Amino acid sequence: MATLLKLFPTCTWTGRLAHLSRKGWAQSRSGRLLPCFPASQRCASTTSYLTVEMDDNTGVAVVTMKSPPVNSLSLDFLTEFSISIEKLEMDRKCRGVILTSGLPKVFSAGLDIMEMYGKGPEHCAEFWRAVQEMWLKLYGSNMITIAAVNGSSPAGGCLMAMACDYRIMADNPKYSIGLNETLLGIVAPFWFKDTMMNTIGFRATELALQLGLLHNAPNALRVGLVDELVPEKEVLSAASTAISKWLAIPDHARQITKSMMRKPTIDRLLSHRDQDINNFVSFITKDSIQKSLQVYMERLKQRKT
Ligand SMILES: CCCCC/C=C\C/C=C\CCC/C=C/C(=O)SCCNC(=O)CCNC(=O)[C@H](O)C(C)(C)COP(=O)(O)OP(=O)(O)OC[C@H]1O[C@@H](n2cnc3c(N)ncnc32)[C@H](O)[C@@H]1OP(=O)(O)O
Repeated sequence: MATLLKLFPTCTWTGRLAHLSRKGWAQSRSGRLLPCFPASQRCASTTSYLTVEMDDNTGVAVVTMKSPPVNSLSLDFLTEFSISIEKLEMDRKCRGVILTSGLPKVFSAGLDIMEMYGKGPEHCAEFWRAVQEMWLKLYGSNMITIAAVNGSSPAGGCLMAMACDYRIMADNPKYSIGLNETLLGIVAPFWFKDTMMNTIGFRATELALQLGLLHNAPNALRVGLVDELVPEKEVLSAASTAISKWLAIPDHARQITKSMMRKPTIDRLLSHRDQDINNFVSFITKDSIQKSLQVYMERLKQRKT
């Protein structure tokens, strides 16, 4: 019991912990010992920015992002996110993840601009490694990943959604999704571009990236950036329905196929990872780029007044 609490310090189990015995342990794919519960039990764990609710009956975990006001991807958020995905990956009961937002109107506002503004090279490098790690974990996941996009999802938020296997978006024309980096005076890195090209094709990506297009929900469906639009209240239930179709496919066949499709893109970043960090740091710390970020943040804040 003590070991269990060490492994999952913030975990609230709805099952009866006292009944765990040595035979209640199972070995994960990586050989780690993990607790194994009877089929009817659910587990919810909450960290600073995420809630992870695992349903042992279905093997599906719902990961809900909750970092007010807009789920921007700070260094701390990204670190927590990658650890949570890694934990689920190692839990052999977990076959699928639904990623959603617990905030109104926003799935994720993308990278936290304040992590890139006025920061020194060391911080920028650490931040960028965390961004890479989030993408590597999600894009390379063996699990089925469904994005339940229940709000706007610009830039890094769009990357997160594109890294999933399937995207369901709330049918609200006020919500938008896309890689809008050029509007901030910055450039989407090659692996953001590759992820989008793998999702919507070369020409649509070329247009979207140069113009920094943020597609509203109907346009996002039209270009294939999302796979389904559903009424806002039904985003999560539609994601559950969609994932059951994916769960019916034998895991090994689906996983090998997924890897075949995604490995070349992942390997490209892995083999240039340090160079990509250096590029980011020298680009983002330029005075002209810092000025662009400042102007963009000021405009964001002015929209309110
Ligand atoms: C050869 C050279 C190649 C070099 C290439 C190498 C490297 C590449 C270099 C750089 C790559 C960087 C890639 C960057 C990716 C990103 O993700 S950048 C982030 C882009 N995000 C956005 O543009 C979204 C901006 N936000 C919004 O549009 C809206 O906030 C919204 C998400 C639609 C939500 O709108 P609303 O509900 O109305 O909320 P508010 O606008 O009022 O926002 C509330 C507060 O949150 C602050 N905020 C919003 N977004 C961010 C953010 N991304 N980061 C930090 N803070 C954010 C906003 O300012 C408000 O703050 P206050 O309440 O006013 O304090």
